[in-house]
Amino acid sequence: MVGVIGPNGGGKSTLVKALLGLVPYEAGEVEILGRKPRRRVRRLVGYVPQREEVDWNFPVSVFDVVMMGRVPALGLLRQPSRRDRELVTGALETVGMADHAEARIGELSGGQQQRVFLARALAQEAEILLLDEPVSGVDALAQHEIFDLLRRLQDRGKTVLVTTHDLTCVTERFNAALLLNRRVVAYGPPDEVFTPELLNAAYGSHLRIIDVGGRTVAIEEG
Ligand SMILES: Nc1ncnc2c1ncn2[C@@H]1O[C@H](COP(=O)(O)OP(=O)(O)OP(=O)(O)O)[C@@H](O)[C@H]1O
Repeated sequence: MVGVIGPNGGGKSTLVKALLGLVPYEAGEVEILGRKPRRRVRRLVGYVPQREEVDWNFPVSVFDVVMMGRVPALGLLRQPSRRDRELVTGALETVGMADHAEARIGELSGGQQQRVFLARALAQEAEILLLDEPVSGVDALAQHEIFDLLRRLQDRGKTVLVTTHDLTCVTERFNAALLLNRRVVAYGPPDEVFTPELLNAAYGSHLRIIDVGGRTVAIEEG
């Protein structure tokens, strides 16, 4: 579980989109599980976009949203098979949304919507899950549920990469932190990345760093 952190405009979303092949890159290379990101390999990467990138008024059911995860394997025209339906149902059960399969996506709470998009990635049989600010605008309880779910998925062998502004959460729950400001400032265990020097290098004056009982706490400002 990797938390991608850094100031506004630091390139967190851009990194995720470059990994997905949604934006071009001028330098560097993307490898997924050690391979060039051709279509077959990209299928192993599931994406949960930022909430504001989704049209929540689109009249589509939860089941149909999750079925979209099968499109890369199915193509647009082929009818879903029994296995596709089973994968969708299984993914909805994993994220605790099976009872809402027939609901419209727009009717759900923010946390539930995030879990449905996570189910879409699971139905795709993705091994790597990329989530762009999954807990922004989601209440505290739902945030816990999402992070607990991500932890369970990690225990099942998934790689989870999450962009977030919640630095405390990264120190408490993630194996690694990727500190980004246009370039990688630091990458490693959160304890090693969350030093005043490295955080200052990435955030400059936008971050107030305080020491609470020997622990570094960072508060993002503006
Ligand atoms: N390494 C980079 N090369 C070129 N453009 C970049 C790079 N990093 C960021 N940008 C540009 O900066 C802008 C903001 O980047 P992005 O939205 O990815 O930042 P972010 O860290 O996700 O910010 P926020 O926390 O506000 O969501 C984008 O227009 C993007 O094109």
